[in-house]
Amino acid sequence: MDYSRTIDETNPLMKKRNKQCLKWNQKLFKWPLIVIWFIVLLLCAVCVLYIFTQNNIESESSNVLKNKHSLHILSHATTNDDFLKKCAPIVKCDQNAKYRSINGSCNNLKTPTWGAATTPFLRLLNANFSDGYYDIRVQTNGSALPYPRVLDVNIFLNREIYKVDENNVLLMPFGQLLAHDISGLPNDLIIDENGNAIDCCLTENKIKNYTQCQIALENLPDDPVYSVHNKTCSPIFRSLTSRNYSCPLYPTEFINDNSHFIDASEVYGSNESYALHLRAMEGGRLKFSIGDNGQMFCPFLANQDKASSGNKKTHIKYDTGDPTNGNQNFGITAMQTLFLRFHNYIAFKLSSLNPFWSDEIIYQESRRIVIATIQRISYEDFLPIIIGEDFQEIYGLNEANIYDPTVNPSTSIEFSSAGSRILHAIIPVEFNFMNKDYKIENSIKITDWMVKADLIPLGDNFNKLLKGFIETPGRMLQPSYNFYISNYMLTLPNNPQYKGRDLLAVDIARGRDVGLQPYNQVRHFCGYPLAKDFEDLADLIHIKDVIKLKKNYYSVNDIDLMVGILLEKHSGGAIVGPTARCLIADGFYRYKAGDRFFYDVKGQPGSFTDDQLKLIKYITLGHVICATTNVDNVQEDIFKTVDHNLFPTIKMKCDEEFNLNFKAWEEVNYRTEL
Ligand code: HEM
Ligand SMILES: [Ca+2]
Repeated sequence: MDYSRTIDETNPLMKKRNKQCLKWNQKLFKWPLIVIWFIVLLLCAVCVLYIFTQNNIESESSNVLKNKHSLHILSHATTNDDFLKKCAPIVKCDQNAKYRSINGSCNNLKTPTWGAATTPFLRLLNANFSDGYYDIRVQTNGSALPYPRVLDVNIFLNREIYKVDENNVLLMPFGQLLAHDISGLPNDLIIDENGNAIDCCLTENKIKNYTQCQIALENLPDDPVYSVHNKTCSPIFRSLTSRNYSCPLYPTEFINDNSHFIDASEVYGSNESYALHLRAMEGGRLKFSIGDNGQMFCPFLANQDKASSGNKKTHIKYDTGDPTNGNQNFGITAMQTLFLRFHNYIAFKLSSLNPFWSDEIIYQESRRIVIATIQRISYEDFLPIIIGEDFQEIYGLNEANIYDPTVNPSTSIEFSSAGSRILHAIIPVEFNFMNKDYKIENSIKITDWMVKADLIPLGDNFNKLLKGFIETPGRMLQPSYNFYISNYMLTLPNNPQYKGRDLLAVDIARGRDVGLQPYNQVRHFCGYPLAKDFEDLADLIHIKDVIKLKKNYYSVNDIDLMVGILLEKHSGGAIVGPTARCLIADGFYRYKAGDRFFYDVKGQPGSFTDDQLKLIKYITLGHVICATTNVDNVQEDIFKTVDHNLFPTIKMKCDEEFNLNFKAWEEVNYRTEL
């Protein structure tokens, strides 16, 4: 091979090319092109560096967000917008309104009906009805689900754990007040010609096959309690549907009668005219009655309970923001009274500071403070006990000012018809009336005193009841409801105890009524493995209970949500299991991130000033009790029992240390102008 030739031939070519390159390069690097080129390169480098670091920051922050909130769940249901598309009224909003509306509309300015009273519950998962529309779910083999009462008897009843809880009884009535703030699911009653609800269990009614009576509770002949009295059925009704509100939706949806937000609708009502009815229209106050003891109570009502009309003794009932539940039991009635008094206490303070304020301003400002107080107690004192402090933190529920207009604030049907009701397990058998010397003067079974509050305004009972709430250890959350509430709930006056109902059976039936998905689907939705067999449930449920479930249900996919979550083992400092925790955290995230008027939100027309916020953050439920009762001292951890002999100093003395100063609401400028 003649290499020299090759070299010869290529060299000139190369050289020629090099020459061309050089020429081009020489041109390129000639002044001023060199400078321009340099600047372009520099700019590009800066750009690349910028994009690179931005990407890094973004991915970092989204990782932080993702890691922090990886527990958040998103609704899988495909039907949540149906109401908006088909039935939602057109609402005009005043973007600058300082106060939230009574019914919750216009909280979200883009979707003003989000969270408003008389709008449907949100679904996290699609409805589960056997016909896809309204009929009660059946088991996967096509057979009917086990009777709710039978499930209670076979799995839960008679397994009470007698352990003293570190939380006190007060946790329960406060929880119930909150539960009815965010949820109100009315019954689809059938009323007879006398104005009474019919008894779905009567043979004459059974043969009529009323749709509303479909979930009446059947008892078996060997029922340990009811069989003795030959009671074969307990009457309950299906829930009102959107059809009852002239909004036919497919599948059936259910309407929340109360505003979905935590906005004290229990105290103020959920619609404008009812709210007006509750107002005194003077000094910003709510109407009240004065008992024989000179103390303030919610307005007394003449007894309207038809069922007790034959009873010579009339029972006291109160006018409250929640006409359905405000009188349901002693605990909730006491809470109603407490917050009514607190509203009027604040109204008095504010009107003393600003004597020129109108009734309307005092009412709205007092209402704003009461709502903020309830919200603060809910997130700082109540919720950490329920879902655990750590979980609350990593879920992002402790972050301030997190309003996000894309978050739908509506209560989910899974939360209200199962997740929240798990706290029915902390209902104690008795309430204690305790005097200042910590002596229990009287104990009453709550099932004996439902829908009649006669004892509350007598003597010093209200104060003693509150003292009893904070000093008596509560019932530990456990996989059973107390024996009385499981058998004798809501016995009508003049009826024997056994005529009452089983709250757990009602809760199981309610889940079916509203089309909840079974436990396995919901736990999977909450991030836990979908169980293929009953045994797979053993990661969250004790194997002894898994065996019981296997005996009662045909398949692992048939278990009712309420049943599954009650059996889950508790973890991570929570008093509930992981699936209930997930549903509860989701709800409370919605009520915070989805509420434009949430107390710590900044930059909104209704935001508190920094000084006002300081006081709001300071007010505890203890302060509310001190301000409104004669209770002499309260603990800082208001839901914990504190042994007064061992830790006398932990307590705040209501008369000496108690001080709520509303100066941050004083309108100084206005005053000086006068
Ligand atoms: C003495 C205490 C309590 C009693 C007697 C009681 C009783 C009841 C009854 C009878 C219902 C209606 C059941 C139905 O027909 O579906 C109900 C609903 C409900 N309960 Fe309780 N409960 C009590 C405390 C609590 C507590 C402490 C909570 C939670 C913190 C709670 C949460 C709920 C919820 C979320 C509902 C559904 C409300 C609705 O949407 O209307 N309850 N309760
Ligand atoms: Ca509400």
